[in-house]
Amino acid sequence: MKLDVIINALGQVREQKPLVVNITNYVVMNNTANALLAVGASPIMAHSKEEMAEMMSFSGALVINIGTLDSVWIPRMLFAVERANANKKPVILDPVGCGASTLRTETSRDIARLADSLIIRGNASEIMALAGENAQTKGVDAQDSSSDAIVAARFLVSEYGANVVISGETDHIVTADDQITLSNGDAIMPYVTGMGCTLSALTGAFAAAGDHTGLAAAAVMGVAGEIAAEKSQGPGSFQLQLTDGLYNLTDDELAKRLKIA
Ligand SMILES: Nc1ncnc2c1ncn2[C@@H]1O[C@H](COP(=O)(O)OP(=O)(O)O)[C@@H](O)[C@H]1O
Ligand SMILES: Cc1ncsc1CCOP(=O)(O)O
Ligand SMILES: [Mg+2]
Repeated sequence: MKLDVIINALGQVREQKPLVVNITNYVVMNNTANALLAVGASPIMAHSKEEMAEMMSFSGALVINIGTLDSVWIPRMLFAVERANANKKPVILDPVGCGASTLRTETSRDIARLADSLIIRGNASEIMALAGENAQTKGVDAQDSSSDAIVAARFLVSEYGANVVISGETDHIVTADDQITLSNGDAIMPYVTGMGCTLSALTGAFAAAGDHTGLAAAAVMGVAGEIAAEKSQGPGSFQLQLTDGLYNLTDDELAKRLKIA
């Protein structure tokens, strides 16, 4: 049963406290580090090539987020992926703004091509753009519905041997032999920057602890988001409540609220 898998994965993250190396954007460094701590993992934000070989030898996963991409960062990202491959560590790619510029689209594809063990987590427009479909791209926010990106996600699964999480009002977890739908979360979430980046960071923690599909992270994020929304008055208090929601999330709440199909 999928619920048991998710509950077990959360227990594993809290027990193992995996180190998650993040090469991420300037907007979300603080929030995603706090989310990782709240869920029970251990974050490090690092982007120097000189330390990446050491980092990847003892980390549990590598999260590459291209949100504030710069040509200076690209060789560092590719080197980090090579080191993750050499150490058999999973790579999580968040192709933030893929489709908004050629630099973002091409770099996302280069990273996806290089990674041996890959989970791609993006919103519908990013997933469609990465797959070469016509997406309604507007910066970092999705203009397409997540169900419109399923064909694109299937293409990415076969092209890159990746597992794909399309987030949105409904999340779709697409793997070579499964497709799972999650309908948790809250409509306030797109009004807070970095929610997708937070999900990608959490996906790193869960991958490090053994869930290579992206399912458990999406479920935990959705349920914690739902609880946080009930306790908040708007996007500002939601951001704070989400950290508390991740920290306090119980197996019972997961069981009670999970909407999975
Ligand atoms: N309308 C919505 N209703 C419920 N949950 C949502 C909604 N929009 C986004 N989410 C949730 O917010 C998180 C971030 O997803 P998304 O907004 O698609 O990412 P991004 O910030 O990269 O665009 C995911 O956990 C997703 O399930
Ligand atoms: C606004 C913005 N600009 C560059 S990165 C970034 C954060 C995007 O985060 P998310 O996709 O999780 O909302
Ligand atoms: Mg995003």
